[in-house]
Amino acid sequence: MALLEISDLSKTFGGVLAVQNVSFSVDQGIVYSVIGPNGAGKTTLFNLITGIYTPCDGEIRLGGELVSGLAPHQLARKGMGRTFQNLQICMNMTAIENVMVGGHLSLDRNLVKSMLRFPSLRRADAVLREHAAELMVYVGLEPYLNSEASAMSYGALKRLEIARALAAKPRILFLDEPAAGFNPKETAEIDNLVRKIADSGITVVLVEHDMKMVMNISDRILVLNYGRKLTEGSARDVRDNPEVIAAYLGTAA
Ligand SMILES: Nc1ncnc2c1ncn2[C@@H]1O[C@H](COP(=O)(O)OP(=O)(O)OP(=O)(O)O)[C@@H](O)[C@H]1O
Repeated sequence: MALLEISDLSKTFGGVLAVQNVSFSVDQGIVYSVIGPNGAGKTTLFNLITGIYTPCDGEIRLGGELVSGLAPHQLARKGMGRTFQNLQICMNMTAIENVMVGGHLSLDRNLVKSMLRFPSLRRADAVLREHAAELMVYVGLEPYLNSEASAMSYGALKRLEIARALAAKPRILFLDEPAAGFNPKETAEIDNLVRKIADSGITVVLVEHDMKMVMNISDRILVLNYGRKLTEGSARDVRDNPEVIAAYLGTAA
């Protein structure tokens, strides 16, 4: 059974058919990319799956469980993590505190209660802090372990967002343009990180405009055009598909 199953998902805004009858499924532990020309419906699809928008029609199943219509925090508790196209980092906090915020989600409530009741709040804080530090090292942010978020470069902040999402222990991680604004070296580093995350068993779904990155790291690719599924397949299938080439060139196939 696929980890994520999307059936006939649709969303309209006024008269705009942003996503129309889109179906696909994502197996566990793969890198699955969603591409398409500007306005194709990629962000709307992400927002539907991660609970920011409510679908007009269709179903979303995570691990076989129907989750369409749940709020983002409920989905997060079920193992759905995400990063955003525009950074959502608290700049008045330290880097590690930002990651700890993500970790609060994953703490078992009974564990939190017992920690609060018994020795002190400090122990819960220490556990979160230690895990957050491990994640910062994992995503390549060791030099920033004692930094303020505001002192970090854009590239480092994008990694920090990934660390924060990982702190919630997701089963599936949605990355919205993880390489946006990156130079080729930074993009290659993010490639490696995404692959490492997927190889650890966490499924990665991403929207990305950098075609080189998409073709490099994706196990499967979904192509949207005018809100519809144009095709789905391996990097080679997609690259060689004349309809995809035509959609990107803005001509009829
Ligand atoms: N909140 C909204 N209200 C009205 N129309 C919207 C809204 N969000 C998206 N749309 C429209 O839905 C369509 C799909 O937009 P969407 O942002 O999902 O595409 P996209 O593939 O992510 O584009 P881009 O690559 O430019 O980010 C577009 O025609 C867009 O104008």
